Amino acid sequence: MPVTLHEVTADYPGGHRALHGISATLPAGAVTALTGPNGSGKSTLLNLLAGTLSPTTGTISYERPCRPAYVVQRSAVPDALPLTVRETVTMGRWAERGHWRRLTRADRAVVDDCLARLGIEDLSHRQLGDLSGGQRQRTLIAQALAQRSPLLLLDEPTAALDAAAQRQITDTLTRIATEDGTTVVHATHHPAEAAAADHTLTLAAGHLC
Ligand SMILES: Nc1ncnc2c1ncn2[C@@H]1O[C@H](COP(=O)(O)OP(=O)(O)OP(=O)(O)O)[C@@H](O)[C@H]1O
Repeated sequence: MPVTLHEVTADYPGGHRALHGISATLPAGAVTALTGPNGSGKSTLLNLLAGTLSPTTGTISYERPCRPAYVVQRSAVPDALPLTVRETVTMGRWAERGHWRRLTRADRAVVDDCLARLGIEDLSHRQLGDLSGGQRQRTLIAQALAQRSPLLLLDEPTAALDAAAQRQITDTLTRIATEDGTTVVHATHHPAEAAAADHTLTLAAGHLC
């Protein structure tokens, strides 16, 4: 599902303008990398796409109504959440099911599939807080994948990971885009990850370069 931004600006309370007149198309079935220095507006753009922030002016058009899946920056998720890997991934089904409803066999099959695709089936009974950074990040991506959203957003999914874990996640994002037709958008500071993406949008001080 392609997403189109037209002349989008975004402001924070106090009048700070974080994005200026952004126009771009994020293609379906492809990975788009958002790059740029600290404070250039990458997270702000992801928040706009996720719908947690509204543009001040301009429009964001989705081909059809959708609830994006969003893997927020690692620092925003407490390390010691008392959840197993499987419970964490299962929470991805709540978006569709509502957490007051029993999960169906189909929901459990989606969770199994997401655990397998991220290679974390063997970790399913481990506590989130006991995992390595790379294992934890794969769990959070599996949770997002379990939402079965056509739009997957990730804010620096490989921050603080070693080169092997980075590569594993980069490869996984490519597979999600090509195999599922998902529109994948991720912010990154790693040149290798940006190079592996199908498209790159580079921001500087809130402007598209
Ligand atoms: N909640 C907020 N209130 C006010 N200003 C904010 C808020 N969040 C971000 N900003 C400002 O908006 C600008 C863009 O920030 P943003 O977090 O989008 O950048 P970024 O490119 O994601 O940075 P980083 O690489 O450090 O994560 C910065 O000048 C930042 O200070």
